[in-house]
Amino acid sequence: MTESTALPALWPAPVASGAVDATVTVPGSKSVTNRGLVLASLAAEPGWLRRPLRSRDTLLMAEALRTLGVGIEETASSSSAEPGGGEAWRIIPAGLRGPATVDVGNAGTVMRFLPPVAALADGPVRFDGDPRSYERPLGGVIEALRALGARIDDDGRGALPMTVHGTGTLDGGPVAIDASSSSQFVSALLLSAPRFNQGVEVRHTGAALPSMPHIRMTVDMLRAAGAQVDTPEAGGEPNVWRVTPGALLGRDLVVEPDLSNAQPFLAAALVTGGRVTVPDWPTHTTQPGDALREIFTAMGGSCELTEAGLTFTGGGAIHGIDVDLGEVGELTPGIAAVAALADSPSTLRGVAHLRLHETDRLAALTKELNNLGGDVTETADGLHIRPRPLHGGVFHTYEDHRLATAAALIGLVVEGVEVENVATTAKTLPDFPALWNAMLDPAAPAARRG
Ligand SMILES: O=C(O)C1=C[C@@H](OP(=O)(O)O)[C@@H](O)[C@H](O)C1
Ligand SMILES: C=C(OP(=O)(O)O)C(=O)O
Repeated sequence: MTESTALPALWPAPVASGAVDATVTVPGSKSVTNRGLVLASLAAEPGWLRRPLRSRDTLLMAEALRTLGVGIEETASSSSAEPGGGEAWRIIPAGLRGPATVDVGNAGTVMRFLPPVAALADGPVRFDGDPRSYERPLGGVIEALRALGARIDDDGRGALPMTVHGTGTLDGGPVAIDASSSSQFVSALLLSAPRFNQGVEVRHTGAALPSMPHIRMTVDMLRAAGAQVDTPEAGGEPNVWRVTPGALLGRDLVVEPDLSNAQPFLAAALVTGGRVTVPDWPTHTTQPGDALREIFTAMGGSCELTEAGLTFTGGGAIHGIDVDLGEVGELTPGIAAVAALADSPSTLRGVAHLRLHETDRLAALTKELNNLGGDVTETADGLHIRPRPLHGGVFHTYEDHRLATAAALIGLVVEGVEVENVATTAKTLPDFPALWNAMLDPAAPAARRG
């Protein structure tokens, strides 16, 4: 994070001098870290998070939980060779209290996962955040919590800012929500539900539910903490999840590397015809980034999962792809960047909800890739990308970490790309410029990499 402050407003993306050949240790998963923090805070006993992600989104989550009374002790990792390798956070649950104010920044996980936690606090909890957080969907969580017994004051738009008037307990029970704008609505209600008097039965109504792997991650982590969860997959009703009330265990959890943040590095191997190894790639995971093995292989590379991690090798050619990314929406900016460099057109489908992510990702990718000479059009639910020879220019990033990493990827093979506000990568990957430079020049001393 210290490094981000020294980064220029326009970061000249480094051009690869040839095929990359590197091992990149990727910091921990945002989604696992923030679920781990919430579940540990609601547990009946202390727990540990090892190799947590230390980024804007996870530090906001930790700070919010501290404000509510939870003890979170951080141990430093300065002696470790790996990012987060030696770091461990001790989480000591306590009676949740208000009054408190939570800054959600622009973290979907914080703005959605914490209102149910706040309903269990003993006093009012005000939620506020970045201007963009006022525009991101939250109505499903607000309405569901009201139906489950909470009192919430908002300005009537079903969005931030708002105050949850916690009373120390919540009835819980059955509730129907339309979570088609964000899977995080479902995850939010399930995560706190073991502490609701009647648990919860969440029924998703409405159009398709995005990001199913993230809901599976929620369910897996709840079960690992001792909760009883019934899911549609386990022979239950379609679109219905049930959580039984009960005490959560304190866990000792090692956080997996963030596979979605591995994406730009794997993509670097693909577009330069090189090779990148990401250590500690899990053999079984609910992270959507695992789908990159299949998607980037279809786009022209090959991969091998060994003891050393995942090694991805570019095959020289880059092919377009026609793919539904509804389950793995957060991979879209990185896939769009590779698609813009391919030898045939691509159609990315199933991601209309990205219009309400960190920025309108479909509009931003279209505008910025076209500014560099690309030929991208928005469709009702995605992008159509016809590769063209690209040229340099400023790539605006709209405070979106994944726009910034996508721009760096283009800049690897297109001279003169300048990434606006690369520091925005700190949302989930604070050391991105240093990791990127180290990938390009593995022999360089760390001091020269920033
Ligand atoms: O639960 C989570 O950790 C996430 C769920 C997804 O949200 P949406 O379903 O809103 O896309 C994903 O895009 C986001 O980056 C993280
Ligand atoms: C959509 C994303 O984040 P958030 O958790 O803020 O929704 C993302 O990281 O791509």
